[in-house]
Amino acid sequence: MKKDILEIKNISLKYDNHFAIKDINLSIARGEIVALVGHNGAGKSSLFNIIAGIQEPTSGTVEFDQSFIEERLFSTIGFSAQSQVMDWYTNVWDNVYLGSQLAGIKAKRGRELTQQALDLLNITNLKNKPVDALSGGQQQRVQIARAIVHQPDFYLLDEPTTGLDADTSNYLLSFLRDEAAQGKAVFVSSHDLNLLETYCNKLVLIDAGEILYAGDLQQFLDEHTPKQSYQVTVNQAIGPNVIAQLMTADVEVVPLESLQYRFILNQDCDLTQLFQLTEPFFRIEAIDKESMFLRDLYLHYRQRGTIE
Ligand SMILES: Nc1ncnc2c1ncn2[C@@H]1O[C@H](COP(=O)(O)OP(=O)(O)OP(=O)(O)O)[C@@H](O)[C@H]1O
Repeated sequence: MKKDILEIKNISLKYDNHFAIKDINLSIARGEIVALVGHNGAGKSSLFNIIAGIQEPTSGTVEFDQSFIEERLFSTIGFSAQSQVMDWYTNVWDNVYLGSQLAGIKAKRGRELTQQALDLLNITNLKNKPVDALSGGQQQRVQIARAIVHQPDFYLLDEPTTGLDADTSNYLLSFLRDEAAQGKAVFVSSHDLNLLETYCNKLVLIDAGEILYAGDLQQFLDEHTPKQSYQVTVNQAIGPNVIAQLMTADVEVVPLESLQYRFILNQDCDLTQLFQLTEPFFRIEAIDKESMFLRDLYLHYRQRGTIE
């Protein structure tokens, strides 16, 4: 059985009369690399800050498995906040090395780990530069290197890939996936849903402070992809009036790019009927049954406002 390292029970966070987080229950186990997905203001940073202990929830508890916390929470968690937290008056090396010292690691080992973290984030060439002389993306790399330098058992990373190039983002996520595979755990947020889909094995979807889904990522994709979803190429653009008319016949049309559309058919509608329905308006040049990616499914959900 998977062993939970973290259990969040009935967490709420209220600002004035507005809930940023509303009664969230969640557990994270070793081996899991968990994607936290939600739009701006959904409550992702609030949830991370509460788990990291830098923000008090209005109610509820965050419990770590006691056997998991070896010395102190700080050394077993690697937390990177969304906003940049750095020692602005030191150089890159000292910033990252300080992360190892804060985690209580001895100097010699700390130096080895610092070098590894600099290599992972590809910033060894910047190690003597003061951090205030770096670009935003370079500063972001320093922040991540500092958060993960001690190779903790639990990585808690709030939008770590913002400002990173594609290679570095993939390299980082691939490292995190390997860490999870070795019995550690990762909880990571990002707006790059393709990246999360590639590397994560569990999904937590939140909206307006509430969890809409928490579970296996692949299962989410399998279960929520509409059964009758097609990618369709047509011979001319489909106007809003035609889209509205098809909607009344239970055919949902979502524009993708130029002459490509997603058609979602009601269970009762078959392809023959679809061709009959659309014939007066446009010609279907190609039609392919679709399996949706996390990004598609999320956008689909955002358009409909519900997960069916
Ligand atoms: N200090 C604060 N005072 C009042 N409301 C706040 C405060 N901090 C956050 N909020 C509100 O709490 C909600 C959740 O914010 P949070 O930063 O957790 O969202 P998020 O999912 O991380 O968003 P983003 O993707 O933009 O980073 C938002 O409605 C936000 O406006």
